[in-house]
Amino acid sequence: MHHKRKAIQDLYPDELAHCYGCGKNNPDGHQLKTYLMGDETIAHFTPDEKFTAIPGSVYGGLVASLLDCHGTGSAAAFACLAENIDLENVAIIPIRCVTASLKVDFKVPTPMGKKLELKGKLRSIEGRKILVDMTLSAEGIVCATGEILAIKLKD
Ligand SMILES: CCCCCCCCCC(=O)SCCNC(=O)CCNC(=O)[C@H](O)C(C)(C)COP(=O)(O)OP(=O)(O)OC[C@H]1O[C@@H](n2cnc3c(N)ncnc32)[C@H](O)[C@@H]1OP(=O)(O)O
Repeated sequence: MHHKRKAIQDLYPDELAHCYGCGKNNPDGHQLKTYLMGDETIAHFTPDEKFTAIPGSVYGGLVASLLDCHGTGSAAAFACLAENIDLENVAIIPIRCVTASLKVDFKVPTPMGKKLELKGKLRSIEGRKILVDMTLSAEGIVCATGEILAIKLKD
């Protein structure tokens, strides 16, 4: 495949891998997978027809869900990068984040049946607060942008 490294979500410990959006241990969930590529993150997802809003376009709640999980995964990855934790050499990611706030701007309808690409870029890390800017595009067209405030969990 295009990534030799593991997805961020596949580095969550088994007991925290049931998230509906991205847990590898949730067979009914979306199992979104976020990869760190240099200083940005990337994920791909092709929605099933059942996630239709207006026919031909994807339900906004799914768009938000994908941005949510890509955002928390990205935040954890960026926090590791900032702390010089090499994700290629860990079995379990030592930093985990949950969403405190998520803003989604829907720019154009997200087309059904296309492979969607999510990208994330770190804006800032301040204490336990990590801000990540995201885009969700189809065939190179940005359909939605997202901004997440993720909070590092305490042990
Ligand atoms: C765990 C492994 C991965 C699991 C799967 C991935 C998750 C997938 C994405 C999700 O759907 S997560 C589920 C949805 N999110 C939640 O249910 C979180 C619910 N909220 C909480 O549990 C707490 O509010 C939270 C842990 C986020 C923060 O509580 P804390 O008591 O740890 O921290 P605190 O309230 O002191 O907030 C820390 C900082 O964040 C700031 N903050 C918190 N919520 C905010 C908010 N909504 N807007 C702006 N700032 C906020 C807060 O002001 C503070 O800033 P300062 O440090 O500068 O004082």
